[in-house]
Amino acid sequence: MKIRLGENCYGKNAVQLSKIIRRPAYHEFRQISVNVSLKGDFEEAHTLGDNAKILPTDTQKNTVYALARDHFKTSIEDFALHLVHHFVTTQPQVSEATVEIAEHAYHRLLLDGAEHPHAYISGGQEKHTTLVRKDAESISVSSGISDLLILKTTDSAFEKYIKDQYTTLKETSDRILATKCTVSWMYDKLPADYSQQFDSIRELLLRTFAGHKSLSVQQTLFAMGRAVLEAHAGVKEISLEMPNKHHIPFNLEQFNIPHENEIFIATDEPYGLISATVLRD
Ligand SMILES: O=c1[nH]c(=O)c2[nH]c(=O)[nH]c2[nH]1
Repeated sequence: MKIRLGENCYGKNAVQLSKIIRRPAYHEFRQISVNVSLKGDFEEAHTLGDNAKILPTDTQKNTVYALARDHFKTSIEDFALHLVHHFVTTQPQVSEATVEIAEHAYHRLLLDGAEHPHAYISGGQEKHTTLVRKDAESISVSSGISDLLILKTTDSAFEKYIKDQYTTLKETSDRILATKCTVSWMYDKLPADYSQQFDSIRELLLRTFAGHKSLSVQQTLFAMGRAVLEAHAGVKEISLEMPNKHHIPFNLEQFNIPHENEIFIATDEPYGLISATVLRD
């Protein structure tokens, strides 16, 4: 029997890096988590235990910190581009490098109507993400958002679905729509300013979510994806994952308390998980 090595890759995950950029008037604080993954000629490392072509994952981690001083100054996309270029060009055995970065949102504290020069508040769980992949011929960049917790208190319905012998769900023309969105979009044409693209796409996603008269999470997801593709010619496709964070009306009638769709139980699990990719035809 012939046994062979299939697809393989290796790298360092969850490299936690914080940076202070000391500007004359204020400090900029950035906090990121970086994953590095390399593909290439690692056959003998697996089959013979020969590490001659192995750049240790510890060195990969150190490289992230070392290059951050001069090359993490603007967007996470620009830093990831620099890192993949470094690994592919300095390591001949590496045929493809992938760098994923997630940036935690921190905002300068707003005190007495002004931003504090060096005190910050967390923007919650939301993260700006990127995945950059490079091989000898090509480079691909996708950007996104994870853990974007959004909710609306009306303009969301769910009606006229299949009913069979197991259906108990009541139709509703007015429910809470809450989700913790994960979004990623792939650039066709690499933009000059990734941060500006990110801010503009994030705003459009939120604006569409807020303004949409939703007949289902599926329909709202598609509307959000379509809005981004219509407004951003440089985006090739966009994928969204929208868990339905159910808020179930609490039955106050059992206590003879009059109510008008005001009191709910937020349930974490089980939850509906709606996901799709929206792309140009
Ligand atoms: O927007 C929704 N889509 C569904 O597919 C679904 N299924 C369900 O039970 N509630 C909902 N809501």
